[in-house]
Amino acid sequence: MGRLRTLIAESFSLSWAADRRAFIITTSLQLFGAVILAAQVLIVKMVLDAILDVTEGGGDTGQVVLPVMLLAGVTAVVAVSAAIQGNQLRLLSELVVRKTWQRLLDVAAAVGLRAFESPDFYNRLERIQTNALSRPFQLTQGVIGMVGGAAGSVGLSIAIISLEPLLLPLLLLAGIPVFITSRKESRREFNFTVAQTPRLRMRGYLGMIQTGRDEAKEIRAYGLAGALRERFDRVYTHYIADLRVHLRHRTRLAVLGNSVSALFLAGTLLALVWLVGRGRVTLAEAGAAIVAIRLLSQQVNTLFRGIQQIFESGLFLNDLSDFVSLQPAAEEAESGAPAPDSFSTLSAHGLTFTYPGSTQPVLHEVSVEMKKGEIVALVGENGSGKTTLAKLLAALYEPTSGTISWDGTDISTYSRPHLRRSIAVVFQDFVRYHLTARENIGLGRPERLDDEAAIAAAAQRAGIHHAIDALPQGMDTMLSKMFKGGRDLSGGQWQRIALARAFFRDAPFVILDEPSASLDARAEHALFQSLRDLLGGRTVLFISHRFSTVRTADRIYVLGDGRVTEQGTHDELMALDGHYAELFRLQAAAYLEPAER
Ligand SMILES: Nc1ncnc2c1ncn2[C@@H]1O[C@H](COP(=O)(O)OP(=O)(O)OP(=O)(O)O)[C@@H](O)[C@H]1O
Repeated sequence: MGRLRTLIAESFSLSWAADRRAFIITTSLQLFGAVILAAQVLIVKMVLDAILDVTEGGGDTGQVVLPVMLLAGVTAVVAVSAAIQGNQLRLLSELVVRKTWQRLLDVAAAVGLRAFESPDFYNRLERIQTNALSRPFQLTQGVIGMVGGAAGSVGLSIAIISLEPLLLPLLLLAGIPVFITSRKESRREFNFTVAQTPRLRMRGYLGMIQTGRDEAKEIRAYGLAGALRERFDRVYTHYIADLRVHLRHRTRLAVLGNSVSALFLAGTLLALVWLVGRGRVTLAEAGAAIVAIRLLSQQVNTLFRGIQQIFESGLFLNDLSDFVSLQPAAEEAESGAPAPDSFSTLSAHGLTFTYPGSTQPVLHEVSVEMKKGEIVALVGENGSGKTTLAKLLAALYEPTSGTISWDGTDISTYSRPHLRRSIAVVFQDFVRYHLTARENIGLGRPERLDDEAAIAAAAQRAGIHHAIDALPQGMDTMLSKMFKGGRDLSGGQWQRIALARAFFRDAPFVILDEPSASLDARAEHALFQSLRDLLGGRTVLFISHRFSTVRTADRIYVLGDGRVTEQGTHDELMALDGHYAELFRLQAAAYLEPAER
């Protein structure tokens, strides 16, 4: 009962928060419908009394007309109110769905990147997402049904007491078995959903890659459709098998509960016949009582269904409230003093970092320093920790130990969202937004999305302006074939869009993770030749595997197995004749004829 109380309170507050007006209207209509039901029973008794008076006492037929008209009127009112209430309920449910999504998106935006490393987080997010369209509907209907069912049951109980008090306890007994079994059903539903979530996530993923545009070419090139389809079917088959077992249990419980309740109801009706036989109840009262019992069983059903719907939404509500409760902690973890707009010196000292869920650190005691306006390069073999270090310097992860300071102040004391305003990052796997070219660049600084001149200037600096001009609607062209009139770009053009986004961000600290991986040789050369002009005065950290681009950097850090193994300018590192020099010569040699080496 304690849990039910909590769930009901949460359901009410969610519906109330979604839209007070719609909630009040829907609940009032439901209460109105309930009161009218009790009136209907008493009018039925009036009709029966009048009819019996005519047939037995030879009264005037006209006296039946008024009660019959009243009954017809009330029936019409019930129908109209139910129709209005149904529409209002639909609206309210949709508003609750929207509220749920708002909460979900607020939390997803607030949690740190760390959360996205956790399968638990994904499972919960997935459960909320997949349920977010159906459960709020169910929950709202549950709340309203429960209010209406309870009010209707009370109204009809009073009507029944006024007809014959003895009938009520018998009817209440009839409700108990259904109540018990429906609670058991809900608990089963709850456990089933929890157990199936990982499998449903895999099913969703397999379905998504078989229908995704990005995956379509590789799936065809490798002929993967059959293999992936087979995996999808296998996951589905297991799910359906478990669902069958689950539904069998649920059906068994429902049959049991309803059968026992029906037996109790039969007993009540027999008792009524007995009371009529003993002359304690008149025929009109008995007729009205039968109508009341019928209506009451409907109302009790509505009440229990409402409670069951709330119970079944319990897991969803639990997940939602747990999920929502992550937000304050996440915001607290990223809060701090207002960050400065820039730095003269950034120094990272003794950074060690272990990814959540891993046991081995991927960075060990890494120290780097950057001065305002410097261009610093990070090089190293695949998996040596370059991107991880960049993510730490971009304040996306907290180091496990060690500190990153801006002019001597540890950045963990600053508000991280505030700090990130001064950082622009182009990730290796940057996002290709299915939006217009203008938005793809403008999202670099969303609050200035309508600054068309600055967006055009950023496009020019990234060398993508000609390609955009050639699009059918220029900057307003959707960069996605998923939308009508949309166009796609080449890999290098997309990379320039990502660069333009970073330029538009206009931040003093710029991190470029392999910014030229998809650029052609001329574009790459031009980018690095003009990097200082393009990003004049800004501090740039860039990661690259192309040593021709790295040599222009003011300082180069070489990472190996998560450690800084060498550092210095290109000339210093060549003179050192270590790992860097070896990798540099290896790459240079590949371009030269054997005779030139
Ligand atoms: N999210 C993650 N969770 C756990 N381990 C990770 C995660 N991301 C990367 N790693 C591991 O951390 C190590 C460093 O990865 P990182 O991406 O920083 O390397 P990198 O030097 O940028 O490599 P590349 O040149 O291939 O881009 C790798 O061993 C990788 O497997």
